[in-house]
This record gives sequence, C-alpha cells and structure tokens, in this order.
Amino acid sequence: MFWYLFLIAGFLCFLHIFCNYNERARKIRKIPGPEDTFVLGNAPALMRSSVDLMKLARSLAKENSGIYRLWVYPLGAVNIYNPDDVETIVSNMKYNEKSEIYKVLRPWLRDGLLVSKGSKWQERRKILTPTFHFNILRQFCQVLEDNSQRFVESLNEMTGRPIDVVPIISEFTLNSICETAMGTKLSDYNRSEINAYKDAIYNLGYVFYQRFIKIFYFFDFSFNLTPLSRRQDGYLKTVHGFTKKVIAERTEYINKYGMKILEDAAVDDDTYVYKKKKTAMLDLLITAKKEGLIDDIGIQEEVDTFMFEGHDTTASGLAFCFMILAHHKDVQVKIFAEIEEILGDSKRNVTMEDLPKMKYLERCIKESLRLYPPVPFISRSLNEDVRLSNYDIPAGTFCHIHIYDLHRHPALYKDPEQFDPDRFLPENSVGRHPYAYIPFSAGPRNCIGQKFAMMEMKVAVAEVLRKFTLEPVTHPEDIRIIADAVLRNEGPVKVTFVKRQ
Ligand code: HEM
Repeated sequence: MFWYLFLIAGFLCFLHIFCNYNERARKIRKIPGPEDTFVLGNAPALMRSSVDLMKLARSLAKENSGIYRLWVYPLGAVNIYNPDDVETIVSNMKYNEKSEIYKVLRPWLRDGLLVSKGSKWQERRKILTPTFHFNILRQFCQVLEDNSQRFVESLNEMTGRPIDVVPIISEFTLNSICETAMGTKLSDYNRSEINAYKDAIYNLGYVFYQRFIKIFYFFDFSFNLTPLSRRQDGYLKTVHGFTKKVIAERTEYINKYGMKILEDAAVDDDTYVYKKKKTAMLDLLITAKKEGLIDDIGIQEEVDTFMFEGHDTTASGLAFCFMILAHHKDVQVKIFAEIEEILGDSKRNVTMEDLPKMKYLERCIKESLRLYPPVPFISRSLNEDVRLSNYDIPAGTFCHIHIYDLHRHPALYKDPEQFDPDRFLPENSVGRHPYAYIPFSAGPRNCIGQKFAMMEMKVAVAEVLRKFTLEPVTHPEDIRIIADAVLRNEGPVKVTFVKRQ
C-alpha cells in the first residue's frame, strides 16, 4: 500500500514538474498572475460561473498593472490592458492571427472575416472594405433614419414605465443591418423566425462560455461527444437557416430585377470597387460569385459574420448608452440643446450632413463605448516570440487584450468609472496614448463596420432624445457582465422613456 501511494505521489510530482517547469511554462510563469495550484496551474481558478469569471478578470486587472498571465498546461495566455503592449500586438501584421479561443465561433462563422486568417482574410477584406465607403454610408443614413423612426414609434407604446431596452434595440439593429448590408426587410419574415434567430445567437453565447471554462468542452473531440454539442447543432441550424433565407431572397430579387447600383456613389482610386460600381454588401458578394471570386459557402460565411457583428455589437453599445444617459439628466439636456441648434424646431429627419455637427453627442457615445465596450475582449495567437512589458513571451502563447480593463485603467483615465463625455474634447485628449481607447480595436484587423456603427448609434440616440427623456432604472452598479463574445448584462437593462412635452 505504502509503495502504491509513494508511486502515485512520485508520478504526480513528476507531472507537476513536467507541466509547470518546462521552458515555455517557466517563461510564462515569470509574468505575475494568480497563484498556481499543484499540477493544474490556474485551471481551478477559471472553473466558475459566467458572472464570476468576469469578476475574476476585473479583479486580476486591478491587482496587476497592465499585464498578467494564466497558465494551464499546455495552454498559456498573456493578458494585456496597457496601451504600449496593445500597440505592439494590434498594430503589427505579424500578430494579427486570431487565437484558438475563436475556434468556438468556427462552427457558426466558419471562415468569415472575423475569424479567417492569411491570404483568405486579406482577399475578403479587400472585397468587403468598399461596402462601408462614405458614399455608401450616405445611402444607408436614410434607411437608418427610417428604422429609427420605427424604433421611436415602438417606444411610444411603452412610455412611462420601466422597459428592458435590449430586445427592442436588437430588433432595431438587426433590421438596420438587414436593410442596409443585406438589402432585405425583416418585416418580410415572420416574428417567430426572427425571435428564433436572436434566441439562437444568445444561446450560442452560453455554449461559447461553457467551452471556454471547461477543458473537456474546449477540445473538439471531447466536446463533440457531449449533449451540449447537439444543442449547439440545433442553434446553428436555426442561425444558418435564417441567413440562408436572406441570401436566397436577395439572389432571387437580383435575378428578377437586376442589381441596385447606388447612384451617387462616386468612384475613387483608393478603394477596390467591384466593376467600378458600388453596391450593398450582399449584392457585391453575389456579383463577386458570378466572377468566381467567392463561392456559396464564402457568401454564407460573410453574411453570418456581418449579421452577427453588425447587429449584436451596436445593440449592446446602444443599450448601455441609454442606461448611462438615463443617469445623467444634465448630459441629456446638452444633447437635446445641440440637436435643437442643428435642426431648429423643424420636424425634419436627421441627415448625413447633420451628423458631423453633433459633436457633443459623439463624445457621449464615445464615452459610453469606453465604459461599456461592446467587444470587451479580443485575442491573438502569437506565432512568434514577442517582448511585452519587459517579459519574453514565447511563440504559441495566446494574447488576450482586455479592452474593458484598458478603458478603465486609472493610469490612463482620471476617475475611470465616472461618465464624463468631455474626456474626448480635443484639448482633453492631448497626450493620451493612441491605443488607450480602442472600442473598435485598431490596426489592420480593426472593425470594418465602425463608421456604420457610429452613424447608426448617433441617428438612433438623436431621434430617441428628440422625443423622450430617459429615467434611470437599472444602475451601473447593478450590471453583472457575463462571459460572451459581446458585452451583456446577466439580466435586463431597464430604462423608462418619458415623452417630451
Ligand atoms: C458599436 C459597434 C461595434 C463595435 C464596438 C465593434 C468592435 C469590433 C472589434 C473590437 C473588432 C475586432 C475583433 C477582434 O479582433 O477579434 C471588430 C471586428 C469586426 N467588426 Fe465590428 N464592431 C461594431 C460594429 C460592427 C458592425 C456594425 C459591423 C458590420 C456592419 C462590424 C463588423 C466587423 C467585422 C466583419 C469584423 C472583423 C474584421 C476583420 O477581422 O477584418 N462591426 N469589431
């Protein structure tokens, strides 16, 4: 018996040394981080509920100063939230490959722009970049304005009582991306189809988090044997079924009526424009297919990517923006005054020309995206050694960039938890590190839809504040962030909309 125990103890000690004292482990474990456990490294610390995992990330960010590591043999992750290291990683093409964390998105988005790499990513980025060119955005502005009016109408029926803004906002943003980039109206679909699509996306978020925190879910071979994998198959069927329908309907429309070329879209030399004509995203992809530049699967990948990235992110941004504005009556007054100054007492719609004049509103949205970045965390695979904050990080390590903690770093922002739109006044931004504020990431893999997103948020907030004042219900201290691809509260985000007299 004694010898059995002795052998087991000896084997465990060997395992501990093998896992935690090899060359890579020694380099990574030099970086500060949570205390390691015997053999398992930091694994036990990560096995916690979705909300607690997010709390752990926040407390690790507070305990450390811009960098910490997590080590679970054979996976090492360096976590950064200081602007110098962020710049080193995101500005360099060498480190622009997404990490293995994104593989959980692959069954859904496959080789779409968000997750693809190498020449495939480069070719697709080149094809898709012109879809958000200024002249195309101009055409989209009208669609966004019409959608905002419908959004305001739906709010009209819910005034004077607390409402969860998340479902109505995500309806608005899903409508907007469908009508602009996909050229299709959600009103053509039945309600249960739309709700099933949105619910499936939400449920996929739960699957991703489970795969992230439980090692046997993380590896495909063990995940594929579990009931969770079969649940995921069901969600994917719903999501892919919906986007397939969007593509089929648009293709049929084009075959019947031809492609809608956006008329006043002038052509410049600096953008790749299909056949020197500008069209909305899906039309461009369908045409590119005719030229053999992309196949059906490629189109589906990009439509899935843009439908998700193009609606869930802006929905998160707007929900938290309304919540925080509800807590700042003085800020609402200033936004309203700015809108009145630009539009007078006219009832006309907001136009593309009005948007650059809404400077205070823009600062408010920026500040809201600082405190509540819809994509709170991104991750890269380091394929080469790199030096970050005076530590040598070996190739093969994941690099997690915590945008949320970067944006709340006390060394970068005075009173970081305070909502203060004037931080973004030009005179107050002097000397701020260019990588201290990256809600849309930065460098070659930055957000392709950022101008669209800012335009959509500006139009929506302006139209809502023209008609309503906002009263606080959910407070910033009530927010319990869950681990997901997009920033979400565990519960509803409630606001009361009160009609202006
Ligand atoms: C407030 C709204 C938005 C925020 C905060 C946001 C943020 C981001 C961030 C941080 C990334 C980098 C992701 C990474 O490195 O893993 C990204 C990438 C991307 N975003 Fe957005 N996004 C927003 C809206 C949109 C919209 C409206 C679209 C499409 C219409 C879009 C499409 C994409 C795509 C396709 C990528 C991948 C780009 C690439 O890797 O080349 N996003 N976004």
